[in-house]
Amino acid sequence: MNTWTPADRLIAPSLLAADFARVGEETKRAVASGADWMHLDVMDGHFVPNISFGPSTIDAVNQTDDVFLDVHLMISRPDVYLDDYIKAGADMITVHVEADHDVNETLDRIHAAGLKAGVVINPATPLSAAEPYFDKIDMLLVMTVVPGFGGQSFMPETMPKVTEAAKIRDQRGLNFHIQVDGGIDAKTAPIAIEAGANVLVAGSSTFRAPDMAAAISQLKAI
Ligand SMILES: O=C(CO)[C@@H](O)[C@H](O)COP(=O)(O)O
Repeated sequence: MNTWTPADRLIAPSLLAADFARVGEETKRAVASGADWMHLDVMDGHFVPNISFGPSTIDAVNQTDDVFLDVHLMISRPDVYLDDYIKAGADMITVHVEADHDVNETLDRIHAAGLKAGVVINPATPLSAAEPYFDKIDMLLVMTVVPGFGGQSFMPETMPKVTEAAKIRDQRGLNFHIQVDGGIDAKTAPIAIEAGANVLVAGSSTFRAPDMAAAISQLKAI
């Protein structure tokens, strides 16, 4: 992250679309295919209506490769479980502004542990809910689907938030990445990039592509 800037296009395959019986091999396959980061979706069955995996899976991914681990906490109490994800080897942790915690305090704790920190907004959440944190975040994640499941359709109506966030960031001389997540593929990525996103989370379109390396290089080349 220290060397990456918002001018860099970064592809973060979402482990959610991988074969969970082969997490290590799937991580290696993504890295060998050109993944810049691994995106790890933690779901608690409460904040979102699905359960994915927790710190032990992230630890397993961390033991497999030194790829940058981008951990997206879709959990109701990120403050309660934060230390477990820090210990598991996360390099960045993103937390929802809609979750039940003091967002400023959580971001400060992530930074104090030496990690990068970001905030996430759901499709129905206005950008104004994330704006108070712009001075301290390393990344803003604008969800392009309602979180909970992979394989959903991209919501283009979320794009004005990306455009506005990029405008505010540039006007204020800030330096955070803008990530999009959900339904990102070769058709929708150009829309998100045009709006101002530079980090693309892609699950189905990478892990389930016939040729993962070709799918990732296509997303990078847009
Ligand atoms: O966080 C989520 C879903 O809640 C995403 O990270 C999905 O895992 C992306 O999957 P695709 O839409 O790319 O299949």
